[in-house]
Amino acid sequence: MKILQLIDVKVIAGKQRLLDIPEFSLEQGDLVGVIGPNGAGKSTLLKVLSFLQAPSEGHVLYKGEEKHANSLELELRRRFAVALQQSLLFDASVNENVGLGLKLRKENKKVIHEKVDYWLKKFNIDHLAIKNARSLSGGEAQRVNLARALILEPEVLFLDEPFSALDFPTKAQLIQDFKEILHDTSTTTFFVSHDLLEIKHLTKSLVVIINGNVNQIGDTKVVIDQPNEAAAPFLNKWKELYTL
Ligand SMILES: Nc1ncnc2c1ncn2[C@@H]1O[C@H](COP(=O)(O)OP(=O)(O)OP(=O)(O)O)[C@@H](O)[C@H]1O
Repeated sequence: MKILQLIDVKVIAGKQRLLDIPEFSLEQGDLVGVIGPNGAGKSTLLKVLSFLQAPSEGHVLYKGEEKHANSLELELRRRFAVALQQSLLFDASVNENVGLGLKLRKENKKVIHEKVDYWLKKFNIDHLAIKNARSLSGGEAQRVNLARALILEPEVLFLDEPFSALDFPTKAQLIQDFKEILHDTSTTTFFVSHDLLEIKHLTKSLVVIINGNVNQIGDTKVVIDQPNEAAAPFLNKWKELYTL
């Protein structure tokens, strides 16, 4: 089932066309990676698809019905969670940070407590529960950030470079843990990344964006192994790097 769909979407800023997408769909259960050079339009696509930004032209559909970023019902907005590169944790304990979304939804205290406990364990950060979130390392903070998004049991999880600030061993461990979590929860995920290694480990399908256009789309392994002419220079650079 199509959860989200873009039809004839364009994002234009001044004379620049940042995004031009005739059709794009996110199906239930998809684990989609989005890769492309700097400034290609990856984050813009994420913002339009998650209703954080209205397109200049075109239609954004939720389960076949057109919806608008500027007048989206709160109930619908709450079905989407977004985690960005900067974890933006607030000055309170890890417990409070992870439970905040549920508190705002007026969830019962006991339920919040149980769910926070569950997600801290899932992300292996239960030992940090009472620590101030602002005093965490980058890797710890990103685990809190992801737990904070997943505790809301979103219908779609949007991730914009959530691992890019982490050192390699921290990143590798978190990707492994996160992969298991996504597998267990079957959360529909839209994942913007610069890193082919992350994409390879975490996604089932891959979208290559170049100059605001969807240049290639398909099974992740197939796109990486057989990039088309326009995607090849970009993807092959990564492949060279990984075979060093
Ligand atoms: N509000 C805006 N006004 C004008 N230009 C913008 C605006 N937001 C983004 N851009 C431009 O749109 C283009 C696409 O930006 P976007 O952030 O979507 O790219 P990206 O693929 O995510 O890039 P990166 O990999 O560097 O994060 C860039 O050229 C950027 O400078």
